[in-house]
Amino acid sequence: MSLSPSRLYNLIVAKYPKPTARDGEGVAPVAPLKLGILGAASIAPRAVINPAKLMPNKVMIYSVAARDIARAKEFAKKYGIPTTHDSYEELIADPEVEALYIPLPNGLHYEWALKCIEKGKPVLLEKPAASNAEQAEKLFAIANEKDVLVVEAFHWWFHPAAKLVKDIVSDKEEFGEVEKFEGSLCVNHFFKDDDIRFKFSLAGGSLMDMGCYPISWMRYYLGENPTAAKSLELEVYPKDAKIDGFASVEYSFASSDKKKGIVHCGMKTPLSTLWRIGFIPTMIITSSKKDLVYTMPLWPHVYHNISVRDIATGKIENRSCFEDGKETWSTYAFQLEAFADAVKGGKSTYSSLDPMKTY
Ligand SMILES: NC(=O)C1=CN([C@@H]2O[C@H](COP(=O)(O)OP(=O)(O)OC[C@H]3O[C@@H](n4cnc5c(N)ncnc54)[C@H](OP(=O)(O)O)[C@@H]3O)[C@@H](O)[C@H]2O)C=CC1
Ligand SMILES: O=C1OC[C@@H](O)[C@H](O)[C@H]1O
Repeated sequence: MSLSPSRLYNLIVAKYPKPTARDGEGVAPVAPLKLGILGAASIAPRAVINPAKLMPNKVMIYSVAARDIARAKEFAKKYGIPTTHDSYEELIADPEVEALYIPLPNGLHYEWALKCIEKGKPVLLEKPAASNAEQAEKLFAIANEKDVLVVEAFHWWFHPAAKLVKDIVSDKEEFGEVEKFEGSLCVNHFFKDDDIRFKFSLAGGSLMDMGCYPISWMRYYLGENPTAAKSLELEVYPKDAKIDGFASVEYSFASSDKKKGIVHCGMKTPLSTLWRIGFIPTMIITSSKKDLVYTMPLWPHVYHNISVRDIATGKIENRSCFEDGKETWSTYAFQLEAFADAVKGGKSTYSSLDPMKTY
């Protein structure tokens, strides 16, 4: 059987496991969070609409706004959303709407997240949070100053498997001192040429769209921010040289000259490179004693494997990690629940910056 990237996509992304667990048992009744969606975006069903069905006591998808009201109405009908709004502004201003999900193109994240913050409304903001570092710093500084929760939707971070990997590599006695991280998220032909990801004006590009994931893994598991990019291998998108179709970056770190962080990302990865690096999202974390391969850190709910090898003995231990009763929950469901709990609890169980912290 041939497993083309598009077939793999259908297997792992389009067909999420059917929900089993439901929330709410033994929990004091609190009205569900009324969430509004800015834009009839393709990711919205996977990120919030389907997960909300798992937690009707916690989240209600209340309304969607689109630039064209007919599109909003069609989307609302398809997904059973009770309300629509004529514009993003109206949706944010509606007093019934308690929080917003922003799945707009990257280049619009900053502007619209700021508008939500101005109205004091918490935001689940698609990754990457902004178009550049300056905007990101400003955005979170303003959110913190105004005490409004803004969560960058790095959904992978909310799955229990991500925490298990963190625990394993943080155990210096057992695992040793981490020396190297290598992570990849590469595809070749998932996206059409008119996709927002190929538009420079909307902050597209491989590092922005795909690369932000392995970079976020690297920062989390190395526990440190890179200080510089040591080397860069780049393939431009043939139809617009301003867009990176593939990038491979090696980063350096302040704590040690020996520490290495390597990230591969591509939306138009040359096929020869794709076969070399592999098209299954993967990360490898190496210390002087052991190495750990975490296969599918992006969608661990579909499949994942955490393989730890003792370099001296060659002994390999394979593990996986799920939460009891929520074995079929997606990363997105865990993320949505954490977001709703943080908003509804009045007090954040985690801060806006947690998924981006280096620890
Ligand atoms: N967490 C995850 O797993 C994923 C995250 N994403 C992120 O979500 C965001 C959206 O991605 P995706 O759903 O694939 O994108 P889509 O193109 O499907 O959706 C983008 C939405 O943005 C709105 N929009 C507003 N202005 C523009 C404009 N100038 N050009 C194009 N669209 C515009 C459109 O809404 P309207 O209905 O108003 O026309 C459209 O529905 C991105 O930031 C991406 O990085 C994407 C996929 C997976
Ligand atoms: O967030 C995302 O997740 C997976 C990728 O396929 C996609 O391009 C990206 O936007």
